[in-house]
Amino acid sequence: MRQIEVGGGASYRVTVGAGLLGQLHVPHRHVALIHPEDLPPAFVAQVQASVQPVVTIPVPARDDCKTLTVLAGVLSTLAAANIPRDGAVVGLGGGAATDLAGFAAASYLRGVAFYTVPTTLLGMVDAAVGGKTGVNLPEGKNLVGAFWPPQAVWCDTDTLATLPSAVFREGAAEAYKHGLIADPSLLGRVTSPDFHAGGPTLEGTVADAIAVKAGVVTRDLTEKGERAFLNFGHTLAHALEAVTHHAISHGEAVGYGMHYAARLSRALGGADLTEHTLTFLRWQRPAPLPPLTYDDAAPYMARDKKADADGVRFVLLRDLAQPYLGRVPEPVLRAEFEGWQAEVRGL
Ligand SMILES: NC(=O)c1ccc[n+]([C@@H]2O[C@H](COP(=O)([O-])OP(=O)(O)OC[C@H]3O[C@@H](n4cnc5c(N)ncnc54)[C@H](O)[C@@H]3O)[C@@H](O)[C@H]2O)c1
Ligand SMILES: O=C(O)C(=O)C[C@@H](O)[C@H](O)[C@H](O)COP(=O)(O)O
Ligand SMILES: [Zn+2]
Repeated sequence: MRQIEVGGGASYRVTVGAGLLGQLHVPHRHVALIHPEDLPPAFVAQVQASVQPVVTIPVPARDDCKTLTVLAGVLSTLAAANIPRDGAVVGLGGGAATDLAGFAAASYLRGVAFYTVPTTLLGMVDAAVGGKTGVNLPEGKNLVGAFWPPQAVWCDTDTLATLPSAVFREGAAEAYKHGLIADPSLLGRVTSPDFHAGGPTLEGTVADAIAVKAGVVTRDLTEKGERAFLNFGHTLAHALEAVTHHAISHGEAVGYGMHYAARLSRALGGADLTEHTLTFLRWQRPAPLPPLTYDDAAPYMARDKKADADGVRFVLLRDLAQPYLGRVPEPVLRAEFEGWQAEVRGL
């Protein structure tokens, strides 16, 4: 078992290990449990036995739960169940369910305690840690939300055994991202044949990937600076998710988006890291891209939350573990989009 402390404005512990679902400690008399409706029922039953919720709220799978409509239903259910201010919301499942649950916790009664129990690789290494919560709009990903850190995070690695292998590979994109921006030792470990549910390196690699995020959010919870580096690859990724109506999942979009960002970094004089991002895509085997032009993606990229009054900013790399935030001239964005498409379609 590994424990990672998150500090800064919010202090909490992330626990990574086997058999944790039955040992959660949620010290509130009124608990609401939120989970995706397609989650294996045994996980829900184990968590119910452990935290004794007064209400359990199933929500649609994947990003179908990250809507204002689903959020409104969840908030009404919390109110109907009389969850008081000293109650708590537990988010169980992948990143989509924990993002929704966290925003419900942040907004219900202006904020109640929140706990996360991620059951996907992506949820463990990224979404359940750090307090970014929210839902999507038709105009783009995560455009409504709040910073609302959890009180504790439990990553039960046993739950990954039921995860479809494509969903496991989706989630690996965020661990690989942590390798590119901060800890290059993760790169080979994430794409190694040993890295799979039940594998010998799983717990250590997951914990080390979490440690990267924990360090960043400890220093910069509300993204005044360094936290933006966790967005490497996401300017195009969020556009791909929105423009394909989620036919490309978040983890796959991040895989594609990291390769675009690596190409932009090289075009602006940085080291050529594209062999790393291509290696990852060959390993991940994402769903193929539908026909797409730069002009399809550009309006969504313009709404990226790193944009300011002077326009869009990208997370770029001078070299491995040397991220920076920069602007890219439009002709470069267009030319690299064409080169990126040709390369990723030929994988
Ligand atoms: N808040 C953050 O910092 C942050 C970080 C990264 C991603 N995200 C968000 O996370 C979402 C993607 O999350 P994801 O990749 O976990 O996918 P997901 O939440 O969409 O889950 C994928 C599918 O796997 C199912 N599932 C979950 N655990 C399972 C298990 N153990 N066995 C079998 N099935 C299981 C889910 O119910 C769902 O159908 C996106 O909405 C993305 O924007 C948020
Ligand atoms: O925690 C962060 O900060 C991240 O950027 C992590 C990302 O992997 C994650 O997808 C996040 O939800 C994106 O945030 P957004 O602010 O671009 O919506
Ligand atoms: Zn992400």
